[in-house]
Amino acid sequence: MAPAPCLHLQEGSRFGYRVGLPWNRRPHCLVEIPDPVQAHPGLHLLVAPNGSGKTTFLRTLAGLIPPLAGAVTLQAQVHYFADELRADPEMKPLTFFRSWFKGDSLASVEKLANSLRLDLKCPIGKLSRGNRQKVLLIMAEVKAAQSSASLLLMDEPLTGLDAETREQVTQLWAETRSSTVRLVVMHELECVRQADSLFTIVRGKLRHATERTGSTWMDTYHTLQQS
Ligand SMILES: Nc1ncnc2c1ncn2[C@@H]1O[C@H](COP(=O)(O)OP(=O)(O)OP(=O)(O)O)[C@@H](O)[C@H]1O
Repeated sequence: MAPAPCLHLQEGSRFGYRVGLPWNRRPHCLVEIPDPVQAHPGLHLLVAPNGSGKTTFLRTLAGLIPPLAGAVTLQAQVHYFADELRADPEMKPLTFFRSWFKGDSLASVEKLANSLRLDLKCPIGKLSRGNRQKVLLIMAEVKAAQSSASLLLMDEPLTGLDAETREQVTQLWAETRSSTVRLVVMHELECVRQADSLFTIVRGKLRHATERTGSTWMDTYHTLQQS
């Protein structure tokens, strides 16, 4: 059996970007890791103010940007989902999914699309923002289910979704908590009832709470931000 997926961040790691001309690149740190971090299968939320470095953090975990210092160790198959679907606007979601999946996986796509009320035959360019987001969400779920050790990195996946769909999606995440490490950037915590931890960025440092400090994760977020 494959080992359970896990994300490990080394203490002292620094995430950000480099500025300047190629022969004089200077690091600009956005997120520093003051304590070692481990994330195991479950739903992990990343909530922090605009511009604090969430996307940069996620892209570094995905291997798209090198860390400025330290290391990211992933014992998992990593899938990164940006905040917007980038695909040919003429293409239908069904064609898009057929290029990725077949057999049982394609059947799962159709089942999920049906339950989320996504028209698989409407060209992507004609779908509303929320419906385009459903394409990404379905992609993420079916990809994660294909491996027993998946790490899903999702950047604001609930943006544009109506209240009912948000409920459905967060319920689905709760049901798959035991098999997938899911790190989700979001701003609206009201729809999340069950989560395993919350990450935030306070004055350029990553903070991680594995227990709620109040009755909701929003309370925990405010506590961390004020610490
Ligand atoms: N390669 C780069 N060169 C210059 N600036 C950058 C680069 N990458 C990120 N930044 C800046 O770093 C800051 C943090 O960006 P990032 O997108 O990671 O924040 P965020 O927390 O995801 O923001 P939001 O909540 O608004 O999506 C922004 O001001 C952004 O413009």
